[in-house]
Amino acid sequence: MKLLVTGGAGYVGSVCSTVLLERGHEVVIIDDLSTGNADAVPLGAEFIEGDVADVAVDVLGTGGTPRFDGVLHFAAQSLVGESVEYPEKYWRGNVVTTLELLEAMRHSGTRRLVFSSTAATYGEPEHSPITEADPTRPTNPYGATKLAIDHAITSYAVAHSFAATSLRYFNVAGAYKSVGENRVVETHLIPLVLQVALGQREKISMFGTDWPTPDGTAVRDYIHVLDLAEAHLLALESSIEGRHRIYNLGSGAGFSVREVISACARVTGLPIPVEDAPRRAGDPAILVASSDRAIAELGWRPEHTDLDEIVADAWAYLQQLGDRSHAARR
Ligand SMILES: NC(=O)c1ccc[n+]([C@@H]2O[C@H](COP(=O)([O-])OP(=O)(O)OC[C@H]3O[C@@H](n4cnc5c(N)ncnc54)[C@H](O)[C@@H]3O)[C@@H](O)[C@H]2O)c1
Ligand SMILES: O=c1ccn([C@@H]2O[C@H](COP(=O)(O)OP(=O)(O)O[C@H]3O[C@H](CO)[C@@H](O)[C@H](O)[C@H]3O)[C@@H](O)[C@H]2O)c(=O)[nH]1
Repeated sequence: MKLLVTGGAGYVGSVCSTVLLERGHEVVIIDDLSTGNADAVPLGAEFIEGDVADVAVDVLGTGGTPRFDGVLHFAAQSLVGESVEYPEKYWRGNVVTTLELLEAMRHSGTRRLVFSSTAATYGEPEHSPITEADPTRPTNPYGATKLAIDHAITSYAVAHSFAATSLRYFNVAGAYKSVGENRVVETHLIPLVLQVALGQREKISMFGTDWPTPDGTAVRDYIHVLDLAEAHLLALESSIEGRHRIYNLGSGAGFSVREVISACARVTGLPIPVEDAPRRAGDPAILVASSDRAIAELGWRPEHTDLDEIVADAWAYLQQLGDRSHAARR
């Protein structure tokens, strides 16, 4: 297939693009590099630097034969804490941008879409694990913008025969070959803890030690980025015109912030100093996925669900990145 990938210079988009290219697909990436890296664009992909809202119409074309078989829409602002402070950045960057993309797709006749939705659409769950039938009551603007986009996609599927899938990822982690999580400003737990192990940071702050969880720290479900990439391929291949399917994607087990820090210490064999810090605004206490629907309907089989394996892949990637920049300086 010939696929348009938005946000392909970011973490998840670059890993998914790498896997798509390996499976013989043609990949064109749009990315404005607001949080991504040009270095992360895989060899073999065509790269267009720009904001999706500005360039989607030109790239997709207007009518006639569609230029692409489908779109994978990863591009977004995606930090929970930042979205509480700067909601305007999220409503414009996520909702307005995606509405422009949906219109460009409609006018060009491109109807197959896989969208990066999120666990943050659910908010504080009533029970665990979370299923797709559970209430969606986001506790932060980021989750609210992703939920609004999910609603827009449903109506495009019904009215304009889109073949759409929203994948609600839980916490993505790990790396694949030479692609991984490497943002200029990092806020995600696992890469931050590993930066402490690397000596790039003094300590890790635990945001909240008084959550209603067994050890008082927040619990998340960490999914390996490679398992996530496989789900995208399955979603693309099985998409159905006129339907918007929604799937949770997680490993099905919850790990607390303390447990993640312990896993990082175990894998690296290095000490990781910690400090207690206040809760971060917008955070729910516990997010754990039921991925039964994706397993039953997509035939998805997550293979890398062991937390230590996920951390080990992220660690190998960060070390190799350090070696590469060291070599480049010589
Ligand atoms: N990482 C996670 O744990 C996680 C979990 C759930 C959902 N998601 C979703 O997955 C997607 C990818 O997340 P990520 O962790 O790779 O984030 P990321 O920040 O690493 O990647 C996002 C990419 O999109 C680009 N981008 C942003 N706005 C753009 C625009 N308007 N036009 C063009 N490019 C733009 C950025 O430059 C970046 O390269 C996001 O939609 C995010 O909401 C991520
Ligand atoms: O220095 C830190 C960083 C994070 N945390 C905590 O660690 C957990 C995980 O945080 P983080 O890695 O920032 O991920 P989330 O805020 O859970 O959000 C991620 O996972 C969501 C799905 O669950 C996605 O929607 C988001 O895009 C993605 O950033 C949270 O409880 C944080 O409060 C700390 O205690 N200290």
